[in-house]
Amino acid sequence: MTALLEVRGVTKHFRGLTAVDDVSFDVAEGQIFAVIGPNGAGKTTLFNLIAGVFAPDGGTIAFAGERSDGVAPHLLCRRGLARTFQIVRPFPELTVLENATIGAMMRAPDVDTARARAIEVLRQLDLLDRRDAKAKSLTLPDRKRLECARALATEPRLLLLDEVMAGLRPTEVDRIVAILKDINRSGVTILLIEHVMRATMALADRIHVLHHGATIAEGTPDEVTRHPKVLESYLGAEAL
Ligand SMILES: Nc1ncnc2c1ncn2[C@@H]1O[C@H](COP(=O)(O)OP(=O)(O)OP(=O)(O)O)[C@@H](O)[C@H]1O
Repeated sequence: MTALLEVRGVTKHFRGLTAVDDVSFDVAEGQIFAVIGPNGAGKTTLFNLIAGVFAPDGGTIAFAGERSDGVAPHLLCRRGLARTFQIVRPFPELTVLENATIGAMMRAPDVDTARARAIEVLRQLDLLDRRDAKAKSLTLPDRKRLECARALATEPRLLLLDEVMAGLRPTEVDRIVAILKDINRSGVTILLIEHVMRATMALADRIHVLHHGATIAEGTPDEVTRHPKVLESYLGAEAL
């Protein structure tokens, strides 16, 4: 069976620096797959390569069986690949519902259908009671969930999440973990880039570990946390 996302030997250089170095992995349909690594490991660059922000210098990426590297983000979104942004950026002057409706407009045939879809995802993200609040008035945890709602409103097959737990308190992390599990159960495959190890362990079926742009391990959360290279170069025994 082909994977929903196939990353093959992907490399990206910035001048003299190799930010992503010959990285390969498969994300199967229905999985929650995480990419982790310390600061500067190349996670965001890899994410941007998958989301179509940059084209790789080497290697290929395929989404749903079709080449997707170098394809513009809005076209990938139409094909069913949606992303969040590490720096949360909803339209500040618009309401929560308007922001989510704009996401839904990517797929929906008309505004009424888009609004209905937006209400559905706001309920899923536990944001319906904030529907009339301006995005700029939201707290960070609410803004992070709005960012997920906007991506989810496009009805993706694959949801790419860029550090959605960053800066959140443990109780808020637990809340978003439960929500993401629900979203996954409803049939959405999830690829997340994360720093917050505890959340990643609780969520991911498989974890891919980067260090200095290259792969050092891949496996189940259990396998990865016991991997000698991961212990040595990234986590440190106390982080487990
Ligand atoms: N646009 C760019 N131009 C030049 N160098 C870049 C650019 N983007 C990233 N880099 C460099 O590439 C390397 C990988 O960066 P990247 O942001 O992908 O890592 P990361 O794992 O996401 O880090 P963090 O956890 O801090 O977000 C770093 O050394 C970074 O300085």
